[in-house]
Amino acid sequence: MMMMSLLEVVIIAFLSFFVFQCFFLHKKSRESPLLKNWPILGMLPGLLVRIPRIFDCTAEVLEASNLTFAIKGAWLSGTDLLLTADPRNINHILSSNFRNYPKGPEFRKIFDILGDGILAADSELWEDLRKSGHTIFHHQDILEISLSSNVSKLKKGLIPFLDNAADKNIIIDLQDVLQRFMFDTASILMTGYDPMSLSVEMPEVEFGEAVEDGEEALFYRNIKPKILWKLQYWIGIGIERKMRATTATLNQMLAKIISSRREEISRGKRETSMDVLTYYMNADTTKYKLLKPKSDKFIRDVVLSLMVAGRDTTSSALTWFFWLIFTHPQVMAKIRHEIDTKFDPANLEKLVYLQAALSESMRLYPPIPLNHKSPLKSDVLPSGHNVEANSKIIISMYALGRMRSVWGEDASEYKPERWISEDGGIRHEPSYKFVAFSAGPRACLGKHLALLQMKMVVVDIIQNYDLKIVEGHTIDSVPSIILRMKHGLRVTVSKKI
Ligand code: HEM
Repeated sequence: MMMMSLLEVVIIAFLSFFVFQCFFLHKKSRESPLLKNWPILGMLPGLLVRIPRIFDCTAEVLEASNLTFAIKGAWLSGTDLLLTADPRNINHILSSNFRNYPKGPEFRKIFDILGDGILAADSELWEDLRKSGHTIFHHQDILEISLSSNVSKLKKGLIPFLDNAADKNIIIDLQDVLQRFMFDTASILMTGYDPMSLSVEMPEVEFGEAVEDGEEALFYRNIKPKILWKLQYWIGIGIERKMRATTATLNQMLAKIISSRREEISRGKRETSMDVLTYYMNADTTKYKLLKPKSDKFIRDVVLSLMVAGRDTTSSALTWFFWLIFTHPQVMAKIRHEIDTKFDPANLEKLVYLQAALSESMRLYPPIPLNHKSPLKSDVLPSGHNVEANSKIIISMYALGRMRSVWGEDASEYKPERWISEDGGIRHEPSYKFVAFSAGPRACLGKHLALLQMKMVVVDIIQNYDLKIVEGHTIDSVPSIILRMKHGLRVTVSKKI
């Protein structure tokens, strides 16, 4: 007990020292986008001061430092990292020298909640997960489940919800609505189970809240000394307390789903229908030697990674997209015109301007703003920076989309036209210049499904409703590993006549 209180006193003293430094430095740090390196504390004080607008600050720092910047963490804290938005480095790390740049053991420690899932795995395990994931995301059953769950969730979930909001003149949080939509459809695809979180009653969504808290805690782990966040987790204080609750909630929920599926399989009830859970429970271990279909813990890890990969990214992309088109009426008008004149439910590819508007939105607001890598062997990046083995490199996708040297002087403007080629088709940018879906052998496996789903939702909403942002609503992002709006996206709904 005495030991515990002493630890708490040490942590509070440590944090008070940081806060004092932050206040002391506040004025100074606003004067320069570059972070000052202080004795002992390194650049941590400057980073903490910038937390409320951390993504924009990293973009400013990178623009001012020729696209790559070395961040010094506190002394002996193990939080030094190299931040880059240089397309040459990105191509080197994600594609041409991919083998030398795994996520690394540090990433696995920080993202321990993901266990052996694809988002955190490396080497042979990642290869087995990737190959099996590739097979499943191209499996006809999965494509059909994805399509039918979207159609039915639009018809039975989103439309009745928006109709009700329009009839009763209720202000809604569109971000929350989209997260619920994606949670339900991702859950059907991954587990075959519909949690029905998107309904007029708006039930509490334990999974959603748990994941969002967890994603925020994971962001802070990247800049805190490991010993500090581990201690916080162990004692159960601060944001790590939420992380403990997140872990418990997710473990409990997934354990329930897994055990009931095992029971169904043992009673011979699940032979024909296919979802991701069933696929992995029957995985062919002669082909994928490192998969463990009999282990509940392994199945939990696989499913959790895929749920997180599918739910949060797509809802984030759509939320920022809607905000941008609501605030750019000329873009909205062009999308409406295209839908009115060219819409063909069997061929969403024809909606070129909509595709351009979505890409442009993910250029400025990539749902996954940062990507973590760690070299196996020391290397020199094309920018000339040396990187040590096991050091930490963060690719800032958020900053990359805003760099004037990459996208031109109008980089900060929302202009879907930049994605339209002279012949009226989509202009394809090199994958290391537009990395919202990452690039190289580890690029997103769900890109095609995500784009299809986003287009279906956008078309349904735009064809049937007029949504308006509530006056005075402020837009800020949450410091998190997923780009989310801090206050949601509050809108009013009216039916289109
Ligand atoms: C707009 C929506 C989406 C965006 C912007 C997006 C973006 C990304 C990014 C940046 C990565 C690389 C992450 C990293 O290396 O840490 C990734 C990986 C991945 N994504 Fe997506 N994603 C989206 C939707 C989806 C969906 C709907 C699914 C599945 C249903 C999915 C499945 C995956 C998987 C399995 C990986 C891991 C690939 C690997 O490590 O080999 N994604 N995604």
